[in-house]
Amino acid sequence: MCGIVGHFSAGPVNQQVYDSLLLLQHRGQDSTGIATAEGRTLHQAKKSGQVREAYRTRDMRELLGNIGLGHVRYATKGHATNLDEAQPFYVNAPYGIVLVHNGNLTNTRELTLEMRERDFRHLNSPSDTELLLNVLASSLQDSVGVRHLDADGIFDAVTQVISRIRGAYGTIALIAGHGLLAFRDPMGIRPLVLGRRDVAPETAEAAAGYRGVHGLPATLPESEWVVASESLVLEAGNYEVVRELAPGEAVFIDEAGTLHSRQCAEETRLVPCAFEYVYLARPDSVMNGISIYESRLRMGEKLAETIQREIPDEDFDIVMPIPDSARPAALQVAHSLGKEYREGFYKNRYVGRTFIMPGQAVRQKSVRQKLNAMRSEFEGKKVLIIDDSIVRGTTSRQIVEMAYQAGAVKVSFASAAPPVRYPHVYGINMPNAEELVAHGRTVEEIRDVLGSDHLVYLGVEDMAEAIMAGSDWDGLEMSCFTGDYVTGDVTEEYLEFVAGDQES
Ligand SMILES: O=P(O)(O)OC[C@H]1O[C@H](OP(=O)(O)OP(=O)(O)O)[C@H](O)[C@@H]1O
Ligand SMILES: NC(=O)CC[C@H](N)C(=O)O
Ligand SMILES: [Mg+2]
Repeated sequence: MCGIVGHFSAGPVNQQVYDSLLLLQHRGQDSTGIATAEGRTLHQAKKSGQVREAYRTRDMRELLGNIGLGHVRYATKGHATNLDEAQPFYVNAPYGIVLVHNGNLTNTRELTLEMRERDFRHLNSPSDTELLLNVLASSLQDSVGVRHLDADGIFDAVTQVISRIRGAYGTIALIAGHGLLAFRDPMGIRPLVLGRRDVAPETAEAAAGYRGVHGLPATLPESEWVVASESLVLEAGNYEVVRELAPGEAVFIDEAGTLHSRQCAEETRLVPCAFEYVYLARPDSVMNGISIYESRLRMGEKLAETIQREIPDEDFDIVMPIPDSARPAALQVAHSLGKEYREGFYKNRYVGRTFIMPGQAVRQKSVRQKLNAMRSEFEGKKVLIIDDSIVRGTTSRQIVEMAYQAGAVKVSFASAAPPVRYPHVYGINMPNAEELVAHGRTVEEIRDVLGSDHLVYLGVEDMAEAIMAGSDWDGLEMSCFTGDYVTGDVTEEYLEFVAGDQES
């Protein structure tokens, strides 16, 4: 669930990429990287940690050029702390390519062999993104040969890439001296949205000056373009939404700023990842035509119906969210049940999202650092706590304990998503079923582990209805709740491999 962005600008692009990455920070905190193209020259900076602390003025000054891309990483293949695996990845042939990727490939073992034995390409890390880049480089070399590289040649190569790789991916690449390429997996599991704006008259003169100094074509492009994981990036930069990339679609913006696009997959279906709506994406984004915030309200609405059936009304007086992601659902639960909504957990805004931190020890410690229970909100009260999801149980276990310690007389817990019982292999780092608190346990057994008086989960069908309401999608990717993997290539043997291969 990394965050990715690509910008095509009339003038310098470095600040735009930086600003967009700040807006995507909630999608990855391990490392970050920016690459820019100044004509045929590529510049790159990769850093550990979060955007605001990562880059120095000197880095920004060296990121010259008008086309750029950026990444915030939450590792799902390889190691979170290894800077060599931070994105973007670079290959020098053909042309010079840098690439960023959100998602996870599921045929990395086969591809690694193919790269070694068929394509004679060297891989220097366990990253699936490095693999993806090398498949693209090989395909570009194959499809273009001695021809001049144009949009058609690029799309032929992407067609080949899509037929070779499996899994989930939103991808953006910069091809030196050519332009910006983006494509999305044939099931649209991972998101990617395209935006456009006019070149603002007040920046046109400065942009023209910059182009002169940096050897870029003198003619200003008509449009500036952005491709990003989430629509809030477009809104913040005053871009109009052109469209979400269709599953299997590739778009290419050439150096003159002309947009080209082609459907590059033979068979496509739109089956977006449910976890984006449950937890991952920011509430103010609209993804695949569905507002994240509104989908969370609807999950709250359905959860309220379940709570009404399962928890006696007299067993709770107040409804309380675990900040931040559970707020919309909790708000709606309180509203639907006619109970008071209270905020009893104060959140330390300087601690990041715990779930996407690497390693259980640091996640465990961070819950207490992040959340503090205010005694006045708990003393003598019967509290119904709402979270968007319970995955490893790291948060909920400690929260229940904190609520009792703060004086609550009854603590009930409700999750606005169903029990997470199966590994996620499409870009959320839960590779091992054993670490999931709901794996192999009944709801009653989970309640026992959490130590709450009641425990209620949203049902799978209710979640699907809440997320997909009014959409024209072909389905919903919810394998971690159902064990049904939509790409069809995920076997028991593969899940065993992932559990042993990936650190969580
Ligand atoms: O069962 P667990 O393994 O603890 O995972 C689930 C929790 O992790 C997430 O919160 P996080 O702190 O990452 O981010 P948030 O502030 O957006 O809620 C999510 O919102 C749940 O609270
Ligand atoms: N969360 C993601 O999208 C991860 C992308 C890629 N698989 C990595 O580990 O870097
Ligand atoms: Mg949370």
